[in-house]
Amino acid sequence: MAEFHSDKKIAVLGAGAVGSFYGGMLAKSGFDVTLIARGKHLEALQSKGLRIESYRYGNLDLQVKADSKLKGVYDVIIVSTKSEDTAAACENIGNHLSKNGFVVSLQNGVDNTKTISQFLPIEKIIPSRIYVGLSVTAPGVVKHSAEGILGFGAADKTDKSYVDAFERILSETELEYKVEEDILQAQWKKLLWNLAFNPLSALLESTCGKLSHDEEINDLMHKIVEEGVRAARYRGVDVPESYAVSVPDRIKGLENFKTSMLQDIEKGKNPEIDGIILPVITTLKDHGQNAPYCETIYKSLKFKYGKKFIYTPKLTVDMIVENETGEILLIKRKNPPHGWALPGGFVDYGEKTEDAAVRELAEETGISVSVNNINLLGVYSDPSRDPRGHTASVVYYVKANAEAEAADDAKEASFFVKNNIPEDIAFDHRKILDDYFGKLSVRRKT
Ligand SMILES: NC(=O)C1=CN([C@@H]2O[C@H](COP(=O)(O)OP(=O)(O)OC[C@H]3O[C@@H](n4cnc5c(N)ncnc54)[C@H](OP(=O)(O)O)[C@@H]3O)[C@@H](O)[C@H]2O)C=CC1
Ligand SMILES: CC(C)(CO)C(=O)C(=O)O
Repeated sequence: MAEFHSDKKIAVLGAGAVGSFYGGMLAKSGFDVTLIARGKHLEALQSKGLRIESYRYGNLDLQVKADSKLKGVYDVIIVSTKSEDTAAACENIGNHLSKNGFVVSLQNGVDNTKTISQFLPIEKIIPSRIYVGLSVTAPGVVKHSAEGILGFGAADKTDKSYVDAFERILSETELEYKVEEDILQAQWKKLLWNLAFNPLSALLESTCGKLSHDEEINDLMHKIVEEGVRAARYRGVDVPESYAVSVPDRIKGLENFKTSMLQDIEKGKNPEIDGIILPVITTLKDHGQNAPYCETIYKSLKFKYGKKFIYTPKLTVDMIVENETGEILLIKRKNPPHGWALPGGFVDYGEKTEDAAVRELAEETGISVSVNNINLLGVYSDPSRDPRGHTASVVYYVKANAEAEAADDAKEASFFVKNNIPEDIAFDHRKILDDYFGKLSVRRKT
């Protein structure tokens, strides 16, 4: 037992407030933890380490590993992004799990397990519900202001082996936890909290205390929760009436506390509005019903916060490589959507698109080109071009004669003659290639 933790490698994908806290507490107990973060928080973690200022555990200064992406293989990957970032963050997750590895979603919302299961068998994903109070108060610093027991359970009730493994890990830490018999019900119960308080607090720019003292607002919260309970029922989850009616009272006492949604809006960050309200609106709509309270608040938030609330497309790059005989380099994708594609991928935060294109080409095919030799073909931003969500790709082209060797997200890499490009091409890459060949023929004629 004593040596159990030393051989467990854990990564926390999306280490902000929640991920840094839980990752930090696991590292404090001796686990080999890497926090995957970005921006100034990542820089601070790498240069100064992680500081947890906890009302319960005191001030902890922890030297942690931190990186900008998953590298190598882990036994456990904890996902702690906001729900809207789950799909983009997790697309490679399957390549970074050991054979018996599993994923824990430490997130609010009720649909993250489904999102992650696009990339991984569902039995390898442990859903959770958390009531803790955490925020990143400065880069590298997390404030822990309220405890709650971390609840988790098996999405597929017939296989509890991964839940047992996670419980064993937590038993070696100071964290409080509970294995939930019915994790879906527990998640919906938490969603009802978030649904009652977060959107109204964001719309009305009010603290929890101010909301809880107003009778009209309390009445509104009951109506919002009622819509949530109806939606849960359509998803096969029964929330007891006694619990549902008690929800609006549950913020009493959190006087000056600002919900995470309000905090995000004040920081100019995209709040987790879709992840919290849409499951209710869309579930009821799918069953021919309306959710008038949730819809009104959703549309009002959209109107009020305008651009801040509109999630921007994810930025990607692609590279066309043509060799001296006029053949085009394609890679066979390891991850969905499967098929052949141009080498490319997501632009990292703080990276220029041209550097990202050169980096992705080298990572997936081993071919190195100079950024000075690449040319811009165009930007491809059709919202339906990528089945994973809206991406906008900046596409470059370059001449190169090197041998290609598949790596990273590519399982094969080959050059193809123009008339023999494979049929199963992912995304809009067929169109991109047609545009490229069209451009070449214009250039050759002139
Ligand atoms: N904070 C709390 O007390 C509680 C939070 N929760 C839930 O936990 C989840 C996480 O919340 P919280 O920690 O507060 O949110 P944060 O915004 O603090 O943390 C999420 C982090 O993920 C980062 N991120 C997103 N995508 C990527 C990526 N592809 N690679 C690397 N990093 C990425 C974000 O970076 P960036 O900032 O640059 O976007 C951010 O730092 C949410 O679902 C939330 O509702 C639940 C209960 C309590
Ligand atoms: C305020 C509270 C406790 C309930 O919605 C919360 O979980 C949040 O801020 O996200």
